[in-house]
Parts: sequence; structure tokens; C-alpha cells
Amino acid sequence: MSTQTEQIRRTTVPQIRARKGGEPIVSLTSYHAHTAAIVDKYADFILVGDSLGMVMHGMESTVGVPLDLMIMHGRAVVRGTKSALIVVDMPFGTYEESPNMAFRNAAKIMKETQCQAVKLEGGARMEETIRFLVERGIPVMAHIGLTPQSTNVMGGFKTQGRDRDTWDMHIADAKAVTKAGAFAVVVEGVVEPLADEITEAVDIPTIGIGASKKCDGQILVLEDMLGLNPWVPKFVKKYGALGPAIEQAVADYAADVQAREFPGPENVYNNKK
Ligand SMILES: Nc1nc(=O)c2c([nH]1)NC[C@@H]1CN(c3ccc(C(=O)N[C@@H](CCC(=O)O)C(=O)O)cc3)CN21
Ligand SMILES: CC(C)C(=O)C(=O)O
Ligand SMILES: [Mg+2]
Repeated sequence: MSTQTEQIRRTTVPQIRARKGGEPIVSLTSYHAHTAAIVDKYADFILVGDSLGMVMHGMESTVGVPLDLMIMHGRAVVRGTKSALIVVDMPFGTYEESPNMAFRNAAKIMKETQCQAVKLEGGARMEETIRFLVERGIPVMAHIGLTPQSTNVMGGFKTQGRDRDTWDMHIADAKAVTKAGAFAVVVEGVVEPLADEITEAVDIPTIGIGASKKCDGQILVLEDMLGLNPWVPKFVKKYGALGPAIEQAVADYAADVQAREFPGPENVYNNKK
């Protein structure tokens, strides 16, 4: 039976929007059905980030991530979850050219993954596009500060706002995406006092990553906080050591195979009733 409660079981966009200044919003990335099912128990929203190009596919930046890859991982995460709001990143080259292009690709992402919102990078320059999408039924999470898809312009993943002269621009970006109708904004890789000013300047939740504990929520790349990636940015706190745990398991398996200890009697089939 499909009840009203089942239909509205996931956290909604207005619920996230209403968390401004309230209980901190918990978020992680996920690209994978089974890990997403675990994250789903604790996160208010899950981001299927284009960081998957780097984390899952060994790319050096997010610039090469194709739309179809975002859709495939987005679908997996939606299938694996039932409570969290699912946001899918729009990859580089699928939204910058025009509001029309952005709508076409955002609608494709939403129809093919059944996610609840999309995220795109850029502040004032994306104001018109964000408004165009929101007015037509597509909730948008914005992303300002360090915008990884612009790595080739910035010459790397550079912390923003070290120079006080740039603060007005970042604050104007936050205000522009708010005015355009974004329901939340990721504030990435900015000095802490700038993150605090941005959080005070807008009435939508700020989601910090390498930003400040005063942001209205926090996000990290799951594999980074699990200790699976060999190198992580300074802002990551490791809550696990999955890399070493996987290595130990693989080494134990290799030793068992070499010693003919695996498979054991419990791991083989026999013809007795
Ligand atoms: N695994 C992973 N985690 C992330 O957080 C992440 C991705 N991938 N891919 C997309 C972007 C890129 N991100 C990054 C990548 C590197 C730095 C970095 O090298 N930071 C330097 C600081 C440089 C400076 O201060 O200017 C550091 O040492 O932490 C930061 C953010 C964040 N995002
Ligand atoms: C780091 C987060 C905010 C992101 O955009 C991603 O994972 O792609
Ligand atoms: Mg991203």
C-alpha cells in the first residue's frame, strides 16, 4: 500500500531550507548503493558528487566527468536509500552555457535518477540559471568558494579568501544564489572568518567543507573520512582507517591462497545429502 507517509518519507527541500540557524545539517557524499544505505541512517542529505571522477575513477580533477556517469551513480544511491534527500552534482560542461542547456540536463538527471535536487558550481554568474531552474521545478543547491570545476582557471584547488579584498565577491556570490532561489549553498575551501560572514549574510543554510563549524551544516567526501583515500585535504578528519583494513584483508587472503588454506572445508560444496 502506498501511503502518504511513504511518499513523503525522504527529507524534503523545504525541510533542509528551514534548518537555517537550527540543528546542524549532516551530509556526506556517496556514489554507491550499499554505502549510501549506511549513510542514509545518519545524513539529512546525500550528495552524489562529481568528486566520484577522482575517488572512483582515478581522474586528476572533476573536469572530465561525463553526465552519464553522474546518472549511473545517482541511480545507485537513490536505489540504496529511503530517508535522505538525494542531490546530484551537475558535471562540468552541462550547465554553464545557458539556462536552457542547464534545464535540459538537470531535468535529465532528475528523471533518470529520481533524485530530489541538483547542485551546480558558481555564484553571481549562475544567478540567472539557478532562477530559471527553480522557477521550473528543479531545486538547486549552489556551491561557492573553491569551485573544483574551475581548477584550470585557478591553477589548482586553492583555498579562497586568504586576501580580504576578495571577501566582498564571495559574499556577493552567496547573496546572488540566495536571491536566485537556491535552497542551500555549499561553501568550500574558504578561510574560516569568511565562511562565518557568508553564513551570517544569507538566510539559506550554508553547508561547509573546509570552511567553519558555524556553517549550518557540514559535508565531507565519504571515502576521505573513512580513511580510504591515500591523500586527503587538510580539512578532512579521518573517522576510520578503511585503506589499511582492506590491505590487511587482501594480504591475509593472498597468504591463505598461497598456503592452500583457502578454500577450507566450509567454503566448498560436496555431494553428500
Ligand atoms: N577525495 C576528494 N575529496 C574532496 O574533498 C574533493 C575531491 N576529492 N574532489 C573534488 C574536490 C577537490 N577538493 C580539494 C582537493 C584538494 C585540496 C587541496 O589540495 N587543499 C590544500 C590546500 C591548498 C591551499 O591552501 O591553497 C591542502 O593542503 O589541504 C582541497 C580541496 C575538494 N573536493
Ligand atoms: C565536495 C563536495 C561538496 C562536492 O561537490 C563533490 O563531492 O563533488
Ligand atoms: Mg562536486
